[in-house]
Amino acid sequence: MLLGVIADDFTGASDIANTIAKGLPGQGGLRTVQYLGIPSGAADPAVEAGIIALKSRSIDAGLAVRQSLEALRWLLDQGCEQIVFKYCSTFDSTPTGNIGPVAEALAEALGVKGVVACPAFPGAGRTVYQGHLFVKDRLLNESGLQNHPLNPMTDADIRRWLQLQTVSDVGHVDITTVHDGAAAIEAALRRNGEANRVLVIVDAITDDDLVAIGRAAALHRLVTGGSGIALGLAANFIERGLAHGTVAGTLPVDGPEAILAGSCSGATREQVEIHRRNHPTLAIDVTGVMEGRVATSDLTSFLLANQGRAPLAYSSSTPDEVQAIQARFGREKVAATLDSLFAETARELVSAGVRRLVVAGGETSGAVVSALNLGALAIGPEIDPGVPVLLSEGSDPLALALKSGNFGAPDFFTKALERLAGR
Ligand SMILES: Nc1ncnc2c1ncn2[C@@H]1O[C@H](COP(=O)(O)OP(=O)(O)OP(=O)(O)O)[C@@H](O)[C@H]1O
Ligand SMILES: O=C(O)[C@@H](O)C(=O)CO
Repeated sequence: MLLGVIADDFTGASDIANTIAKGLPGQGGLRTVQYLGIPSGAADPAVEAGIIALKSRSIDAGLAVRQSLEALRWLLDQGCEQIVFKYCSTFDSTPTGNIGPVAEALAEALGVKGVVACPAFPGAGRTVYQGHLFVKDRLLNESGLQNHPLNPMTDADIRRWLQLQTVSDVGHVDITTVHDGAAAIEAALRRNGEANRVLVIVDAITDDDLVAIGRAAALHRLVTGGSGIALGLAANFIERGLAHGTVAGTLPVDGPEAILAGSCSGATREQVEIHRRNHPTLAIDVTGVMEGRVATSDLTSFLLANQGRAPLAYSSSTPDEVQAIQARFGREKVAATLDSLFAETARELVSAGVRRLVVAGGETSGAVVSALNLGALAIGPEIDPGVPVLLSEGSDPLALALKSGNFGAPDFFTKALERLAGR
C-alpha cells in the first residue's frame, strides 16, 4: 500500500476513494479499496490506496484523535508512504474540533510541520481564496451551511476557524504562490514549518491548483483536505514508477432497490423534491419517530411494497423544521434516534433481499453501512462528482451509492440506481 487515507465520514471516504481510483485523465489511478473502520487483519497486497472510513467528524475530539491514530498505525503497518486526512469540503467542524485536533495529532505522530490544509473541491463548487471558503458564489457562512444540523459553519475564514481548534499557529499560502507552481508552494510550506506552524491553509480555485499543490506535497508524509487535495497524488506514485495506473471498474448489480435520505442539505432536499414527482416516497414523521409511534417496520414495509419503482424514505427537512425538532427533543437524541432508525431499516432491507442501496448524508451513510457490517468495498465508476459506485465483497454483493449531503445532480437518486445496475 502506497497511499493511506483516514476519512472522517463514510461518504467523504467514498468521495476521495473515487478521486484516487480515477487519477488524472489518461493516466488512471491507484488500485483503491474503502475499509469501513479499521480492518482487523492485513490488507490484500494488491491494494495501492487504502481508505479507512471512520465516523469521527461529529464525535468527541479526544475519541476522534484516538481512532485516527489507530487508523494511522494500521496504514503505516501496511507500508503507506503518504497519509491523507480527509475532511469535508465545507470544513465541517466546531470550534473544538475535530479537524484541528486530529490533524495536529497525526502531524505529531509523523513528526511533520507545514502540512497542507485545503478543503477545496472545485468540481463541487468549493474553492478557497484569501483563506476564505466559498460554496459556489457564496461565502461558506452564507451558503446554507450556517444551518447545518450538527456543525453550523458560521465563519468563512477557515484560517480563523481552524485556529480555534489548534494549539499551534495556522499558516496560509495564498493563490499567487499557488499559481507560481509546485516549487513555490513547496518552499512556502517549508517556511511555514520552520516557523513552527503545523497546519497551513492553502488557497485553491481550480483543479490545476490542486494538482500543483499535490505535486508540491509529493514527498510530504501528511496531507489534509477535501477529496480535491488527492487529485494529483496518484500521479505522483505513477510518475515515480511505484504504480502503473489502473481504471476503476466493478460488476453491475441488478436487484431490489431502496433509497434512504437523512441529509437535510439543500441539494438533498431538491433531489427528494424531484424524485417525489414520479416515484413512491415516504416522508418520515420525525416527531412520530421520537415519540415511538413510527418504527423501522413502517419504512421497510413501504420500501419493500414498492419494489421496481425506486422507492425513497426520507427525513430531510427544512432548517426551521430541524431546529424545532432539535429544540424539543435535543440535537444528539434526534441524531442518534434517526441513525438507529436508518441503520435498522437498512439491515432489514438487506436481509429481505435488497441489493441496490442509495443513501444520502454522511452521518446517515455511516450509520447504515456500520449496521451492515460490510468490511471492504471496491470502487466502481463515478455516478456524479464525488460519488462512485461501491461494491461489497462476496458472491452476492451489495451495490451502494453513499452521497454526501450536498453532492449530486437533481436527478441523482434515479441515476444512481441505474449506475449501480450498470446502465
Ligand atoms: N427531520 C430532521 N430533524 C432533525 N434532524 C434531522 C432530520 N433529518 C435528519 N436529521 C439529522 O441531520 C443530520 C444529517 O447529517 P448527514 O451527515 O446524514 O447529512 P449531511 O450533513 O447533509 O451530509 P454530509 O455530512 O455528507 O454533508 C443527521 O444527524 C440526522 O440525524
Ligand atoms: O468533502 C465533501 O464535501 C464530502 O466528501 C463530505 O465529506 C461530506 O460529508
